[in-house]
Amino acid sequence: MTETCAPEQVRRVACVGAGVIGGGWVAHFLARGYDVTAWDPAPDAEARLRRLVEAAWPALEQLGLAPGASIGRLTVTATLEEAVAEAQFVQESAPEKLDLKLELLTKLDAATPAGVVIASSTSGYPMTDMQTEAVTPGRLVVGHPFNPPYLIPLVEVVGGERTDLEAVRWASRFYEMAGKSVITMDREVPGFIANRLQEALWREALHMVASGEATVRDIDLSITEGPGLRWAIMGPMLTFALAGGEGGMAHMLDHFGPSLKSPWTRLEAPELDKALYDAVVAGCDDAADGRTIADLVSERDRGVIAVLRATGRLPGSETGTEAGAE
Ligand SMILES: NC(=O)C1=CN([C@@H]2O[C@H](COP(=O)(O)OP(=O)(O)OC[C@H]3O[C@@H](n4cnc5c(N)ncnc54)[C@H](O)[C@@H]3O)[C@@H](O)[C@H]2O)C=CC1
Ligand SMILES: C[N+](C)(C)CC(=O)CC(=O)[O-]
Repeated sequence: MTETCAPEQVRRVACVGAGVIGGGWVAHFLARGYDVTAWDPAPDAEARLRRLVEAAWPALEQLGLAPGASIGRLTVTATLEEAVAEAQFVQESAPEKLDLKLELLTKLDAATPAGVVIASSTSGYPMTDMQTEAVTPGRLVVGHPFNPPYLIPLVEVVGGERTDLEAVRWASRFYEMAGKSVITMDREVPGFIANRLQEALWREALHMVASGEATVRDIDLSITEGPGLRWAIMGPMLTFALAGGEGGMAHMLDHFGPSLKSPWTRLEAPELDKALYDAVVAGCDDAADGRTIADLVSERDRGVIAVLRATGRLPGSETGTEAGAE
């Protein structure tokens, strides 16, 4: 792959497909000070896009705009070719239909200047399946965002079988420069990482609703008043390391490992063999990055309190209904 510029030098980004996610990307890139061109074939697309960006802007101002950031730096073009003609990075966010993505990425590959990386927002299609018709498939990557892309930092980056490793690295670096938190995957994992985790939860939730075991309200409350509060501070791994008290993840696995086999879940449990046990314990040590269990406990508690306060669930909170205030 011949690169047109370094990730640090990108000034102009093209967003193709400007619905919920494409519009969110436009808002994000504008707030980060880029010039943005956008194209979407829907007749009402420009009006919808401008409404979305205007609505997001106050939050983005609160978070802090990059120097020179302005909605005035958005240009909505009449054609796909115009949108990408001078782009230094392209983000595709068209509907999640494999044939459409394949055709669109092939067209984008033909219209975009040589060497410019093109990323798809797909929620789960492997790039291998979408790059089959492209003339220069090496520059096509997945850059999977979370809704809304202007507030949720995570982007999952992965290439396909015909993607150049350099393009994956370039995209990851570019997203970091654009203020995102990036997970770079070295292989195509079904559903990427975060969506695969979300899907597992979602599938169990649907099982429970379908069988009458829980209401939709129970499902949502079980996360917002339970594990969800901790997950904003620490992921499921370190959160469960704290369930092992001073013994951390090793004690947690000794204590609760056997219950993996309990018939809670509709998904099959993995064998908790020594390799998995050791990988999970070592992974938690690595993720703790020198923080002790006591450090993690106080960090989690501070974080949960901040989230409770920010969401109006503590006496004295600024927003929403105050928990326990009635
Ligand atoms: N909605 C979500 O929560 C998330 C969606 N995604 C992914 O982002 C992509 C877009 O999804 P949404 O924004 O939710 O869909 P959406 O339906 O809100 O927007 C899709 C946009 O694409 C436009 N479009 C239709 N045909 C097109 C074409 N041939 N070329 C370019 N644009 C075209 C439509 O006019 C529409 O404005 C999908 O790949 C989806 O899987 C990724 C993360 C989260
Ligand atoms: C519902 N969804 C699969 C499109 C969600 C995502 O892909 C990511 C998100 O925003 O949760």
